[in-house]
Amino acid sequence: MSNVTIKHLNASDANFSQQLKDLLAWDESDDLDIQQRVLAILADVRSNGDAAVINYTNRFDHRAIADASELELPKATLQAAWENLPAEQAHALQTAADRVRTYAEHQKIASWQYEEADGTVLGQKITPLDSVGLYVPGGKAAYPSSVLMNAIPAKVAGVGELIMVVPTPNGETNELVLAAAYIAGVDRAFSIGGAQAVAALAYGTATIPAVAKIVGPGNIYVATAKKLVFGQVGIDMIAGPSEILVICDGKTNPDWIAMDLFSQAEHDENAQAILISDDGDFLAAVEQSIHTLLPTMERADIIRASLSTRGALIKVDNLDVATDVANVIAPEHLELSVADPEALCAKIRHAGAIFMGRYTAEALGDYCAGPNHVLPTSSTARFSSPLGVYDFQKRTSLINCSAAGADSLGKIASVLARGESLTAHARSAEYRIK
Ligand SMILES: NC(=O)c1ccc[n+]([C@@H]2O[C@H](COP(=O)([O-])OP(=O)(O)OC[C@H]3O[C@@H](n4cnc5c(N)ncnc54)[C@H](O)[C@@H]3O)[C@@H](O)[C@H]2O)c1
Ligand SMILES: N[C@H](CO)Cc1c[nH]c[nH+]1
Ligand SMILES: [Zn+2]
Repeated sequence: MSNVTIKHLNASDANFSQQLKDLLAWDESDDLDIQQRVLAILADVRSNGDAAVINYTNRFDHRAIADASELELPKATLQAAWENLPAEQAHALQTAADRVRTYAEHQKIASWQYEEADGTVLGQKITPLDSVGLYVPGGKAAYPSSVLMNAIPAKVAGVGELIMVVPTPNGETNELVLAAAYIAGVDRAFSIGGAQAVAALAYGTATIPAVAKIVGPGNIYVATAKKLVFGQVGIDMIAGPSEILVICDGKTNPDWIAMDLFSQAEHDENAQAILISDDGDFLAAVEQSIHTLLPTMERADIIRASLSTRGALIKVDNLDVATDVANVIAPEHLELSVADPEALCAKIRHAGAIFMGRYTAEALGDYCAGPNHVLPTSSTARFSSPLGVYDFQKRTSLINCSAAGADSLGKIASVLARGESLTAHARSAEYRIK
């Protein structure tokens, strides 16, 4: 027996909206104690540079670093990790990297301009970021796929220098992470983590260069540090626990759907896996599959906790209602496991990524389909998008007025500037009126 109890909801119930709200509620509760500790680490690294980084690294990652030169993982180490990888892993990593790169190439935004009748030219110039810091978690688990998903779009954008940081507790490196960094084009790598690594990337030390933007997931210390250094540097997002929402018409193998729910639940006790169907018998069949399959899972305890506290099986009268519910949830991952996924997709407005049809397991997107697996969580898909090349490019406006353009625009600007009582603005524009 699997000992998992999963909530049953019905979208026709009078209090369904409130039940759904309660199900989605995610209290990240800003822990003031952690915030104080992170603030102290940031201040220490800002003032004392490498010495502070070494001190925290020795303390939290159980290292015995004596000199800052030991913090860098030389390029040759990354290359050796790649060259010594077993052939099957090397093939899988390279194939995934190639597919992520091909997809990213399609996302590149280009400069543009247009000319008005009087010869004035207006445009937008695109520039890649000079430097980016990539945080790769290394505490409890290693995610080589996240190295590819963060590093490749940055390099496709043309980022000048990509600096990776990854903690190596007890000095143990993860060879797949280092190999992924090598093939993704990471320029320099340092074996540091936590808030001290974020501080080093934000402020710079004698050894670790300051960057313009920090991307990548991490634990509460990393996420808090990223929030606190925002403004000094850019950041990508603060990712919450993984989520999956499956809409199924009842015709997919229930074992497949149960495993799709498990695939995100196994990330974290706080991950959220939800199934919606218009077929009550199918919901019962998936629940039975959950009970049967859970004891076979390596991470059964995490999956059980996630499904019991944040999972749900939702019955709807028809699939149109399912899309309405999906738009409220705005999930990180949405599987449309139905006969006509295009028809349902047209009705979806908010989701990080949509996996269409019975054969498109969300797990393929996590590793190798091509689109990025760094996606908006906690309903933030209402206003934000997957990580992409555009996150590593910035836009600058271009304005090149002809004499005739300066004449006509000058008159407009003069009126508006005087309306704001900004005389210097008005006169600067007026000088150029014929
Ligand atoms: N959304 C995604 O795409 C995605 C992908 C991969 C990982 N993740 C998440 O990233 C997180 C990784 O966390 P992790 O802990 O395994 O690795 P991590 O690298 O984020 O954190 C390890 C570091 O935390 C710091 N730390 C630990 N205890 C501390 C303390 N008491 N005080 C100050 N600092 C301390 C140390 O410096 C250590 O190096 C997980 O929550 C995981 O779910 C998310
Ligand atoms: N599903 C995660 C993002 O929510 C990404 C990931 C990495 N490895 C496996 N999955
Ligand atoms: Zn995943």
